Amino acid sequence: MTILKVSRLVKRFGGLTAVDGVDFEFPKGKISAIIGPNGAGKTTFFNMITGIYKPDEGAIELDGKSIVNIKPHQITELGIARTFQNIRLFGSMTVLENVIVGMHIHLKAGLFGSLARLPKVRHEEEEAMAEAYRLLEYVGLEALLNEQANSLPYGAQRRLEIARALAARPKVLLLDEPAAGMNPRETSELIGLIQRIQRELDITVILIEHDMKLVMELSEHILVLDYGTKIAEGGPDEIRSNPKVIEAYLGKSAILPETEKAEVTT
Ligand SMILES: Nc1ncnc2c1ncn2[C@@H]1O[C@H](COP(=O)(O)OP(=O)(O)OP(=O)(O)O)[C@@H](O)[C@H]1O
Repeated sequence: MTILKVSRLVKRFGGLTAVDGVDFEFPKGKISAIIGPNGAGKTTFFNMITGIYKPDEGAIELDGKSIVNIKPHQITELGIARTFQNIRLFGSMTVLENVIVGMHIHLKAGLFGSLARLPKVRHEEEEAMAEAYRLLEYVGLEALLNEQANSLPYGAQRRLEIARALAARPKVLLLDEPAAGMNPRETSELIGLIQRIQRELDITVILIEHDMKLVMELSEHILVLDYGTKIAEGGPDEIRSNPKVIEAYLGKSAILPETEKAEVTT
């Protein structure tokens, strides 16, 4: 079953076509990946799904309903949450506060209610705190809940971004290079976390990643972009042995030293 479907999707920036007629169906409840060289159009693709960019052509459907022309915060409410390639936390806020911010779409009280300190509001705040704590436990950051976000090590900041995205209670979680800058131990912990999110929380995960070990270990379905076009799609084994993908992207790992092969940077 498909949860998210894009058809003939196009995005142009002036004379450059960043995404050029891409069709793809993301299966519900699975982990999919989008791979390809730098500049292939992966982040632009995410930005269209999340409403940051409006496609020039084509359709995007979540559960069979169009989400083109819908504002980013409404798309979050419909069930799509994301993390960013360059971490975007509120650096001077605490770890806990960052997760509570991610919940705002589900908090009903609003400003007036908060100022008036109504009992109903206090109850809602307590519930939000409890849920934020549970999410921090889930990603393994509960011991750091009162730390300032920008004081956390890099890998922990990436996990905090995931907790904040989960706070929106998404059906689909988009992760833009979640392993970037992580050491091998942090990356294997991240692989475990993403698997738990998919299996235990029943969330569809779509990730952009250059770390091929992570991509091949996690993904059931892979979309390969090159110069904005889809050059291949399929399971990890098909993708690994696809000549077009090897030529455009994966082949580059063959010339890297053994220690760097897991991370194909272009
Ligand atoms: N806002 C923008 N204005 C103009 N050009 C853009 C804009 N955003 C992206 N591009 C261009 O579109 C192309 C695709 O960029 P995009 O960031 O989507 O690639 P990517 O596959 O995510 O690359 P990377 O792996 O480096 O993150 C690039 O040539 C980029 O320079």
